[in-house]
Amino acid sequence: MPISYQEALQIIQTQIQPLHVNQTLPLLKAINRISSSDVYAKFALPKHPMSLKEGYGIAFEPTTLTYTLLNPPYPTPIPLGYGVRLSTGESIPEGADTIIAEEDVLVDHDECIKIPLHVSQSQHIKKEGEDISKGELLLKKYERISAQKITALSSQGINTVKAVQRPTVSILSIGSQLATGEIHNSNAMSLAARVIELGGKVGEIVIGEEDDAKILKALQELVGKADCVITTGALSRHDAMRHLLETKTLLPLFHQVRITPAKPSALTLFENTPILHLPGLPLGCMLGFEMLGVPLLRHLQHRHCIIPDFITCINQKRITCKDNSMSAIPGYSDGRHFVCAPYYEAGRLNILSQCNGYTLSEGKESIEEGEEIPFFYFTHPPVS
Ligand SMILES: Nc1nc2c(c(=O)[nH]1)N[C@H]1C(S)=C(S)[C@@H](COP(=O)(O)OP(=O)(O)OC[C@H]3O[C@@H](n4cnc5c(N)ncnc54)[C@H](O)[C@@H]3O)O[C@H]1N2
Ligand code: MOO
Repeated sequence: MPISYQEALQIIQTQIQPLHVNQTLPLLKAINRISSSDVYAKFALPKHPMSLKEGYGIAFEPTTLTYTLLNPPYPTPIPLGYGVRLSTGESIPEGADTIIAEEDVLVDHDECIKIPLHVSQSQHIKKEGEDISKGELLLKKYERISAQKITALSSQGINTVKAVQRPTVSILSIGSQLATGEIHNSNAMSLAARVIELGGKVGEIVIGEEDDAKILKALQELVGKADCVITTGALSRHDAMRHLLETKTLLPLFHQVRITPAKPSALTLFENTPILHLPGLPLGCMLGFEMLGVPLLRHLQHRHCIIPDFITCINQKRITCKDNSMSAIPGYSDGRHFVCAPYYEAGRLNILSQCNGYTLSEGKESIEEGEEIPFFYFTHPPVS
């Protein structure tokens, strides 16, 4: 009996061990990688109160408009009614608590300034720790290392970060037409390109013959050098991969999922390495990868949520789907609207090149025009 899509995702999350090897990387090599440790701030930022204007720092006294300017070395603290010249970004000496921008000063002598009536105390100051407080959590374990996280880390003088290793994925494509060269192995190239887009590494790409023993031998050779193997093809009724699964020579964690396309997909463990078995029909293979392969790669990378981010769009054209499965329907979104591809049968190949993502629909015979739908971009950041 085929299991539901949610059950398949749960099996991925509970039966597959995420990667445990971590690497220390320079910040710019860590972009889009997954952090493998919490990183805390070592010091407050700014370290000292800082002027945000070119002008004067004064020890504000509510009844005083004229402030005597001091030259360094300044007394500590600056006495009330006194001030100092400051540049933008300069640390404010103790006692000075208000900044007057130079263009707001009414009278500017060498020794004193006259300030306007309406000055609010502590204006134009970035306070100590206003950006980052000491001990603050800057980057969480298993969070994606984005440019924004790198901003915070580098402001602390942190040059390296620990990241989860990138998953290495090998691909075994099975089919006699592939071996003879009658068709090109576009499935493997498609998957390999997606793995790279998602931040993974491609191990080996191998073409296998339709033979149980030869498939097992090929898998044996691949698993030792990869974190995950994807097989394509040979899942039809009388095909070798299906036979290996049905005879439990390869013990399935699941086999047959109520998804469209890619229903005959399976997940096995071969010497502890997860193997995702996808069908040979090209769109079945590619959309099967989006539905099962992307969550598997995210899980290997310790992502909390193994489903990628999605946006909500308005469907523009009625779609008919299968009400007994989770259907992936490819199409194009401008960020607000979704138009499904004109055709998307599992045997098609090139239609995805005109799509930028897909929607998922479960338990419905149709998606009506004007309905809100989830839209998953193909190009979302790595295993994100
Ligand atoms: N009588 C039935 N037939 C089929 C059923 C069914 O229930 N009853 N299910 C269909 C479904 S659903 C799927 S999915 C496919 C499973 O197909 P396979 O995984 O066995 O696909 P292959 O026979 O290996 O290949 C089919 C076809 O796809 C192209 N192909 C295959 N590999 C590649 C590759 N690496 N690169 C590019 N293109 C590839 C090629 O044209 C193959 O001839 O079964 C349905 N049938
Ligand atoms: O399950 Mo298949 O990929 O729909 O034709």
